[in-house]
Amino acid sequence: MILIKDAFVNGKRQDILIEGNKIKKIGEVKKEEIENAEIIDGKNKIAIPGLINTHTHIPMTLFRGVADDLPLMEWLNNYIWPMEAKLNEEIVYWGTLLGCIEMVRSGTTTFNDMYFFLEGIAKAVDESGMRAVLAYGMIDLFDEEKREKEIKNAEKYINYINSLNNSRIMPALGPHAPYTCSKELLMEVNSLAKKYNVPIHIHMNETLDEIKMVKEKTGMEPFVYLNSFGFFDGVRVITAHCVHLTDEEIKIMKEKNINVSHNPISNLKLASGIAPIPKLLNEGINITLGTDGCGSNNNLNLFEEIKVSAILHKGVNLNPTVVKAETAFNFATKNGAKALNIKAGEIKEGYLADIVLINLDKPYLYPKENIMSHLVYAFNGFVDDVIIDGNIVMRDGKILTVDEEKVYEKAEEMYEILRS
Ligand SMILES: O=c1[nH]cnc2c1ncn2[C@@H]1O[C@H](CO)[C@@H](O)[C@H]1O
Ligand SMILES: [Zn+2]
Repeated sequence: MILIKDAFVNGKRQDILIEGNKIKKIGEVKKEEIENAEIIDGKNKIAIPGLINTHTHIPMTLFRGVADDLPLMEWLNNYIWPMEAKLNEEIVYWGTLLGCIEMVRSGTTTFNDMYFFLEGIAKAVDESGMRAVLAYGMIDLFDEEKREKEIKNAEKYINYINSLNNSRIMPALGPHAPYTCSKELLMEVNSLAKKYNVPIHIHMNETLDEIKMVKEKTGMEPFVYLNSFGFFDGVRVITAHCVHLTDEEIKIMKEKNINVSHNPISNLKLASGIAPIPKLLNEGINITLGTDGCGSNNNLNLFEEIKVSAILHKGVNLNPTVVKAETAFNFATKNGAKALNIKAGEIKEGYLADIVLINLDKPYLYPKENIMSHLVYAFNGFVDDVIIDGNIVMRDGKILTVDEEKVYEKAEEMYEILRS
C-alpha cells in the first residue's frame, strides 16, 4: 500500500490510497484503513495522472541531434534508415532505457511505440517500470518477400509480448505508413489485429510529398485509399500526425473512430505542417499527443507538446479559445488512455495507480493558484515523484528502478557503434 497524504488532487487537498496496482481511495484516509503503507507527504505537491505519449520510436534517443534541419524524406532515406541498419537488440535496449529515464523524469508513465528489436525494448520497459504498448514497425516497400517476412515478425513479436505476461507491456501492430507498406500488407495487418485483438499504430498524412506518392499510386488520398479496402473496420487504430487532411478523410476518421496522435513539435521541426486540430475537435475526434522519436523532436518531454498544442492552434487560427489549457492537458492524459484502452489518465478510484507528483516550490509555479494553467503554460516538465502500476519508480527526483549513470555511459558506447 502507498498513501499519498494531503496532496492537491482534482482541485482540492486529499489523500490517495493505492493498493496493488490501483487507486483504492481518494479523500480522507484514516489510520485504520492502512496497514504498513508507505507514506508520501503530499503537502506541498500536486498529484496529476501520469502522461501518456501516443507516438514514439523509443530507441531513437540515440539518434538525438544526428540529423537536424531536414525534410522527412531526406531525413529518413539519407540519415535515419542507414543508421538504423546497424541496430541490434543491445543497442535498442540501452536506447530504450535512456528514453524511459527521460519520460519518467518528465512525468510520462505510458508510451505507445513503433520500432524494431522488440525484445530489447520490452526488457528495458520491464526493468524501468513503465507502461507501454509496443508495435513492431513493418515496412515492405511493396516487395512480396519482405511482406511475408514482416508479417512473420509482427506475429512473432505479438506472441513474444503476450508470453511475458506483464500487464504493463501490451502488443500492437505497426505498419509504418501507406507510402512504405503495400495494400496486401495492410490488409493482412487488419486481419491480424482482429485475430490477436491488438490495436494498429500507423503514420498517416504527415507530409504533402507522401500524400502525393499515395495519390499517384492509387488515385486516392491515404485515408480514402485505406478505407477502400476496409483497413479501419473492426479494429482500434491510432494514427500519428494527420497533418494534411481533406474533408472526405476527416469524415472517414470520424466514422471509423480513429484516434489521432498529434505530434506538433516533430511536424514543425521536419517542416511537415500543422495538423487541423480545432477542426478535428469539432468533429469529436479523439486527439492525443505524441513526441515522435528523438531524431525529430528532439526530446520526450510531453509537457512541451501540451504547451505547443495549446498555443500553436491559437496562433494559426487567430483565435485564443481553440484548444484551451484543460483540453490540451486532456490530450496527454484522458484521451491517450482512451486511445490505448487503459483505465488510466485520471486520478479516480478503481483506476490504475499511474500518478505523478510535482513539488510546487518552483519559481514558475507561483502564485500557487490556477494550477491547470501553470501545468500547461508555465511548467517545464521536471517532476518529483512517479508511481506506475502502484510501484514507486521515482521518489524525490531519484529513479529507483534503473542505474542512471550506467545507462548514460552505455548510451555513449552504443552511439559510437551507430556512428562508426
Ligand atoms: O516522423 C516520422 N515519419 C515517418 N517515419 C518515422 C518518423 N519518425 C521515425 N520514423 C521511422 O519509423 C520507423 C519505425 O517503424 C523507423 O524506421 C523510424 O526511423
Ligand atoms: Zn513517427
